[in-house]
Amino acid sequence: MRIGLGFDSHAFKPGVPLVIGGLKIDHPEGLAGHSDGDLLLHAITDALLGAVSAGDIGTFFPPTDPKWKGADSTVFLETALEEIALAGYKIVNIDCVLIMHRPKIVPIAGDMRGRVADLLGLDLKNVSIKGKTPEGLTQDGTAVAHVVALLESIDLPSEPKKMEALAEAPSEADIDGVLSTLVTGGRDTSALGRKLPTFDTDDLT
Ligand SMILES: C[C@@](CO)(OP(=O)(O)O)[C@H](O)COP(=O)(O)OP(=O)(O)OC[C@H]1O[C@@H](n2ccc(N)nc2=O)[C@H](O)[C@@H]1O
Repeated sequence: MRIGLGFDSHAFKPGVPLVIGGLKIDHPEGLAGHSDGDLLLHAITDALLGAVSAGDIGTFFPPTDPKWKGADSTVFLETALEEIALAGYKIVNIDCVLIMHRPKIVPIAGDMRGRVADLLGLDLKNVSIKGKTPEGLTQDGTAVAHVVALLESIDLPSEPKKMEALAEAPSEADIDGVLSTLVTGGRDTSALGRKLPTFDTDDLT
């Protein structure tokens, strides 16, 4: 198991669309940023990268790089999903807190959870999004997000089961079929951004 922590903040700005958790929200102001300003996806991205010690969103997508000007933040999330899959992990659950006066989160939390769950390939029950009023904090005009993500190892099929299939099917055509299944039909991590074969054919003698 691994745990990751993500944080982000952006200032509200009139005249730009508000996007939080990949969801467009009807609101008089959006969030200023080099990208689309989606602080929730940024904090989730950082929580995932942090969980596998892969750096942070700024090292992958520097705010000084014009390439990411106005970028859709789902791109950043996809990279983080690839990084955790490459490290051999998948998400168990995430818990998020959004701290801002407006908009209120409860009325839109259902849609937001659904969108984030889709982006992460998770069941809705494994995505929690809560709103918090910044009482006593002097952060009027700023939105803040905190996220924790729990990861677990991706289970690999056991070796004996794979070899049984070969022992029962000695013809060349059957062996080709088994190899094709093992290489192209490996464990499905597509929801995590990448599909990995179960073993390398170079290992065969
Ligand atoms: C998503 C993007 C897209 O370009 O921009 P925004 O839309 O938020 O503006 C960026 O990835 C958003 O990167 P983010 O990581 O939040 O930006 P910053 O906080 O300014 O950090 C930029 C880089 O500087 C490093 N950094 C930051 C502060 C600090 N005291 N020391 C550091 O070493 C961070 O580790 C990061 O690698």
